[in-house]
Amino acid sequence: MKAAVAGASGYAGGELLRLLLAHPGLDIGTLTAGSSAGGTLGEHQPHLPALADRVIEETSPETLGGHDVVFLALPHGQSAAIANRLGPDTLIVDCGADFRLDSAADWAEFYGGPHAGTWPYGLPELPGQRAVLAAATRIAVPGCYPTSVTLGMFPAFAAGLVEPDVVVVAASGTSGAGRSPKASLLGSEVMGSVSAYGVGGTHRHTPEMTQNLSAVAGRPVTVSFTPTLAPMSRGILATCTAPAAPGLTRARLREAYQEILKDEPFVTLLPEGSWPATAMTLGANTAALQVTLDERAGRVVVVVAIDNLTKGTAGGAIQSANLALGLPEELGLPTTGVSP
Ligand SMILES: NC(=O)C1=CN([C@@H]2O[C@H](COP(=O)(O)OP(=O)(O)OC[C@H]3O[C@@H](n4cnc5c(N)ncnc54)[C@H](OP(=O)(O)O)[C@@H]3O)[C@@H](O)[C@H]2O)C=CC1
Ligand SMILES: CC(=O)N[C@@H](CCC(=O)OP(=O)(O)O)C(=O)O
Repeated sequence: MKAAVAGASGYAGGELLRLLLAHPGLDIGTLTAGSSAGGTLGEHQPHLPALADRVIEETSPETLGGHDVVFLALPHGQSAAIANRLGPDTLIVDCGADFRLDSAADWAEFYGGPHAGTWPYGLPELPGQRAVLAAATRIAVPGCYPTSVTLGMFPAFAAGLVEPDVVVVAASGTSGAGRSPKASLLGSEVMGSVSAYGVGGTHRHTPEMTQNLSAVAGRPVTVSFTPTLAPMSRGILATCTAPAAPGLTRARLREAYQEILKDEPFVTLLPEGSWPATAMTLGANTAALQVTLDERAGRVVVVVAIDNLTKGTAGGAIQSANLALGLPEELGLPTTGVSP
């Protein structure tokens, strides 16, 4: 089967191509971008020598047509125009935010402008979602922070072990912000410092986390989310807490997480006493997770590490695409990290 990548010169596009090069069921077809069109991929992704001579084309329904799957790794707001002109025979997997949210009001509040719609949500680990994705021709890949937080907290809600009041503080590497230069991402601003941003319920991933956890809980869940920027290129470490249900014990909590996650190929509940670190997941389509009960505070504490570009974007996108294309879910996806 043949896969096209739009946004091939960007960070998410580069990670898609790194993974697709090792995917035995998908051949790499057309590569497209914006102002980079006409150049070669080697000018933008020198870590992918196997594709160095490939010419980047313009992003259009014409250049992207004729593929079994099209991965869109474009800025927000660009996907609908392409998707509307590609037929249902082409699977479209959108790494952007355009089709993630159910609520048009949330879209307007956090992104602005008209809501393009809602596509099947590309997080196979959510209850019932594998069947949805197996039948999908359009997939909305989750945001990187929502991937980490949802994977960490959904078991607690599925098992009814927490109250619907989640607090999250998460650190991200700078690649989460994409490749285009921004003043806040200058090396001199980022190196040697961790800084908070998007504080006070203003980050656009907040409604996505709320949407996911409310669906699992079957009632409204609030999420107070504080992202921070860490001086590293990749990785997210999310610390999530919520009030424990009355009478919850540490043993019951661990047992529930073990039971719910036992068959997940990409989510690892670490051995007791071991805590996630972003390095464990670098370049891998994995989430490393640990859970405990803070008995004095009466709160469940979950820590999750992912690579924002792998499980948080490109790996997650390919995992969902595998399901929709009728391929084995794990095909072509690495589970080994890089250490040190
Ligand atoms: N980075 C991350 O961790 C995550 C990113 N995502 C999503 O993935 C998408 C891409 O993000 P990321 O790779 O980080 O961003 P980058 O800024 O690194 O890359 C953006 C890509 O889009 C292309 N592009 C920009 N404008 C246009 C245009 N008008 N027409 C066609 N192509 C265009 C760029 O091409 P050119 O170089 O020619 O300008 C480039 O290839 C975004 O929607 C983002 O939200 C999702 C989850 C996590
Ligand atoms: C460090 C950093 O800036 N991270 C990005 C998250 C990027 C991402 O996952 O997201 P989207 O696909 O939703 O753009 C941010 O906070 O906006």
